[in-house]
Amino acid sequence: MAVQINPSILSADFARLAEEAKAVQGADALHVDVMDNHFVPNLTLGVPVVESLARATDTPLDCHLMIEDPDRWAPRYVEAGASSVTFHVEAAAAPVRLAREIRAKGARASMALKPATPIEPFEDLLPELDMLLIMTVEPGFGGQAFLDIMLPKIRRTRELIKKHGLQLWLQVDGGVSASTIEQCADAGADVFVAGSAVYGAQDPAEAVRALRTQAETATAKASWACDH
Ligand SMILES: O=C(CO)[C@H](O)[C@H](O)COP(=O)(O)O
Repeated sequence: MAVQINPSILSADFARLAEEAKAVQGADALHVDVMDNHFVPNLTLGVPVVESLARATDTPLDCHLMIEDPDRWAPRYVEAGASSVTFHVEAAAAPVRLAREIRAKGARASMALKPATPIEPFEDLLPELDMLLIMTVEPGFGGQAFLDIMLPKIRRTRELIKKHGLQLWLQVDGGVSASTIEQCADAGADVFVAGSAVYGAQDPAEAVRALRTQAETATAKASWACDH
């Protein structure tokens, strides 16, 4: 099973984003945290910065919209050059319509769940998605401690993906590091967002390689991946 490591630029130097993107060559995608100070109590960047980043790097952009009214804004991030766009189900007015619009515009459609949002009410939506993001911290800030109470939700989501025979990536975001990535992989995650664990490292590209090795080793031993 292939795993993906997506460094979060929330922990990068925003004045040097193009260089910071190059510093993690070998990463599968750059995770771009868009925050509006309404859905979360923090403010980061918007469409113009994503457009510039898309011109500055060949690494795919994985845009995570922590914003209100994603129904209006998510399509703009596809046009800006994102390869995947994640909206929060707690903020979306019409998640199925939005996922279809993101796909129709040519990007991967992804839906995120905050820690207190269960997966079960959204089981029927899974075929509409290319990726599901389970937040393993409360969204808003990098550098928070991993919430290990999310591990059962990751396991249950992986079971639902298997039950429906879906090719759906399962992403985890928040507190993912050398200490926690193996638990996430064992529970069923296959896309790992890491901010401080990558950009806080002496050598960010080496941190990506090390996280990938850990995730691959844990996945190879995981019961959920055995029949792949
Ligand atoms: O979405 C996020 C916060 O809302 C960030 O992507 C996430 O927190 C990454 O940072 P770290 O790996 O340092 O926890």
